[in-house]
Amino acid sequence: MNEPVMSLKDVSHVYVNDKGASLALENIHLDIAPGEFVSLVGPSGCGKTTLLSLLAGLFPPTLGSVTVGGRSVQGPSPAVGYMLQQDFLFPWRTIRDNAAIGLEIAGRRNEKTMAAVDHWLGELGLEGNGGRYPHELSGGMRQRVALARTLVTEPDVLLLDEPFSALDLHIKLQLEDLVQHTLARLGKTAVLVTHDLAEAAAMSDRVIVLGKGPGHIRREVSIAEPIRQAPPTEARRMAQFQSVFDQLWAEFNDGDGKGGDQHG
Ligand SMILES: Nc1ncnc2c1ncn2[C@@H]1O[C@H](COP(=O)(O)OP(=O)(O)OP(=O)(O)O)[C@@H](O)[C@H]1O
Repeated sequence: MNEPVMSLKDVSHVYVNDKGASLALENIHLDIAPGEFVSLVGPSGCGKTTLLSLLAGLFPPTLGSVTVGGRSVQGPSPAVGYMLQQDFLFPWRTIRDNAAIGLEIAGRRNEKTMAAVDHWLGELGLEGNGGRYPHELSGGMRQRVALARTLVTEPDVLLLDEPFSALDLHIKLQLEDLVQHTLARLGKTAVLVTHDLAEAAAMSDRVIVLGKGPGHIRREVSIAEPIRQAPPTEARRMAQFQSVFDQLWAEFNDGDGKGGDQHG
């Protein structure tokens, strides 16, 4: 593998609260190569969001090291962009001003970067919508605004935490294609957390199956070239796709027997 863009070494994480301590992740080793699209799947509570939060620098791991771009993660960084299940658009701001929020927070809103906002709104099929307000847009359009908001800040890596899960199937599939195509074109590295095994198989270069009790890596499944190269909607129709899905499904439901709450 090339020098990894993201790396977790010997990572364990313990949450401590008034009810005591619980081990959420244990001894995680994971290297993610430049331009790679990796999905994390696993049963509820296996630590997917915790792992993403560590990469995002929301808190440090209890043990081990987390690096992004070769540097130890010390907190949230502009090099890391997010796309979440909720779009978090401000209802009182226009679409254009919503898409500019990341730039404003970074103190980078100016004529040139606003041209980038307009560029990305156009690229993501939102041309002519910049003056509208979030309540006037569909869920899929709002998620495209959220993606534009992320891309204009030019992050090196993107963390995607179930960004499609609240959408209708048709819109979800369209957005999967758009996100995968856009990130591949830009050569961005991405980590997707999803409950949908088919989504993980269709979008990724590699799928990491986590198990719980405590959270650990059970299996890594590399996705074969033809599926990786195809847009997710086409990948889902390929003959080889079913066997990848079956492999993930079996891993999810067998092994330590602690999966089984999967709906994908
Ligand atoms: N702030 C917290 N304090 C204490 N325990 C926590 C906290 N956040 C998560 N946990 C626990 O850590 C474990 C991993 O949680 P996490 O949210 O990372 O799992 P997940 O795989 O993302 O779950 P889901 O698929 O349901 O979103 C769970 O047992 C959860 O209850």
